[in-house]
Amino acid sequence: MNTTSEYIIRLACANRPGIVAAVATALFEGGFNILDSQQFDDTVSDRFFVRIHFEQTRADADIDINALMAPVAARFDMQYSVHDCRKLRRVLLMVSKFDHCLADLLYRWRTGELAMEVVGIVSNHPRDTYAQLNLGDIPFHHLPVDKAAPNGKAEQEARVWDIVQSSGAELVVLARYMQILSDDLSAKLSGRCINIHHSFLPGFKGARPYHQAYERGVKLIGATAHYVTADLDEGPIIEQDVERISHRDTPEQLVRRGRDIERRVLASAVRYHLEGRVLLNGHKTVVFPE
Ligand SMILES: Nc1nc2c(c(=O)[nH]1)N[C@@H](CN(C=O)c1ccc(C(=O)N[C@@H](CCC(=O)O)C(=O)O)cc1)CN2
Repeated sequence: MNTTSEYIIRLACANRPGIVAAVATALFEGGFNILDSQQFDDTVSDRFFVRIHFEQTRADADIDINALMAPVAARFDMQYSVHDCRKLRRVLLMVSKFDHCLADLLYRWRTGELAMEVVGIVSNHPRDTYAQLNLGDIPFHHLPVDKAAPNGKAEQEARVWDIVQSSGAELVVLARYMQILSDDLSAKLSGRCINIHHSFLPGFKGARPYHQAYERGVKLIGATAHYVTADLDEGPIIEQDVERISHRDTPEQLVRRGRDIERRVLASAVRYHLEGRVLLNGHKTVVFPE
């Protein structure tokens, strides 16, 4: 079949019969072919979620997909988004002192595993902090937070926001960026800022979670990738994983063992977001599998 482009549509609406049929018919009549379709009926919230991957099969297909979808969206009062798979999402990476997640994301990007365009790196630490990394010609922005200045944090965040806007960043990834975003910046980045927290949330929120875990004597440590909200480490969870530890592990060994968990959890969450597999469901997410 001769195809010219592929798209991902994600939609959510109140559940009722006929949603998938209506969308599928609109796509078919518009000259598109469905490659993959996934849906979830949340019987508790009575919300319905759909992810459809489809291709253009006719040269004269109605590629104004929003126009194609408008009557269906109105009929079912649905929120939806369409992504053209040919367009790489623009991603801004943010980091503080620990760069293992940044290094991992850059490797996965350079090897093609993460289909994205890295538009910049922001850090509250200077570039030479990452002397062992190849940052190439990625724009690097050293934005320290002057906590002694009355508006130090606000001024730094204003520069962050300027960079988000000027770079056209569609996704911001906090790759162990260890500054708490203000309510204002969290709101501006709602649904498009992913953080990696180095614990199996909701356990051990906040700072130094491995030391909290050590003091608690847990037998599992983990990492959690979540969307950032004003409420620290309370945002909708995208991905998590854990590893078994023992009484022999010191806090330093937990930090070391945790790095691998953080890397794979964050990379998975970023990929799920880039592939349009994540839909917000209140304070939770729906993550459609590969
Ligand atoms: N609004 C939000 N901002 C951030 C979140 C979030 O969920 N909502 N996640 C954090 C990451 N994080 C844990 O994963 C975290 C980062 C920072 C701190 C903290 O106590 N920071 C201190 C300063 C620490 C320093 O300067 O070294 C602070 O900001 O006062 C706790 C948890 C990223 N931001």
